[in-house]
Amino acid sequence: MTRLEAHALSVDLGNRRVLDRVGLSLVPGRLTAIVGPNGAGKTTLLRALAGLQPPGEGDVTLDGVSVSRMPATACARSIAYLPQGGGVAWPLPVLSVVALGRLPHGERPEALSGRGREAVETAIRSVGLEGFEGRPVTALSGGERARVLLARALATQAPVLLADEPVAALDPRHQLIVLDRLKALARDGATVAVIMHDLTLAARFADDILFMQQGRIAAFGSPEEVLTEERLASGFGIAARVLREAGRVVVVAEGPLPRA
Ligand SMILES: Nc1ncnc2c1ncn2[C@@H]1O[C@H](COP(=O)(O)OP(=O)(O)OP(=O)(O)O)[C@@H](O)[C@H]1O
Repeated sequence: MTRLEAHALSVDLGNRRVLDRVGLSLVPGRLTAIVGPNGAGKTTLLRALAGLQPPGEGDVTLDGVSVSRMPATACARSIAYLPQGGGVAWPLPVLSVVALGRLPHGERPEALSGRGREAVETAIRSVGLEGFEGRPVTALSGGERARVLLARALATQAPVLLADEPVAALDPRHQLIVLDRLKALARDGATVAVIMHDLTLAARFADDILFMQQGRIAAFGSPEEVLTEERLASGFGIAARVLREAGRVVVVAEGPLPRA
């Protein structure tokens, strides 16, 4: 079991309360999509869950152990974190960047174990980057680079994966490939949480949707429960139609509502 929990978690940045007494439990086997308007606190929540943002109040625990008390390498082995729009400044080959995902296991990119090499190769395949291994990451497109960084997170083989907008820069085919992979990871027992802005994709792949608004959890539940026309109006300030197509939730955004 790898249960990642936030207990009355609050974070202040500058003089602002960005997370306000957030309580949640992410459990193995489920993919949770975190949605909400810009500035709602999604990235801050994900960073706090990964142990990268110290809580002002409250705590984050992994199987009951406070992540702030875990040694950094143990935390990195247990929780893979993909930052939003991450870049790589050096012209390292794709293979070396993905192999950095093995560092928490004490495996250096130039001296991978058999298991480490297999994890790196599987990660590269799972994001459709076969043939890119020798290319410098600085000479890739934005979407290709985003897939390299996701592969690095996958290569860690951590039981928890937290990804901040992993498909935002990807074309539709690679969005589906990557989300299928993340869903399969969850089905295999990982705890997966992903920040997304595409609500139709979120509804299609997520088991649970966590809707954040102004530093709080406005709703948590199945896509059908959470993605209602009323909540899209109050949460995003948009008029939207929520359709059911072949058993799936499809969100059609019609336009912004006038500010109340
Ligand atoms: N270092 C900082 N100092 C002060 N305020 C910050 C800092 N970082 C973020 N904030 C503020 O905290 C709030 C939450 O930011 P966060 O990045 O968590 O939002 P988000 O929901 O991920 O947004 P987006 O959808 O735009 O990525 C925002 O209002 C932001 O302006």
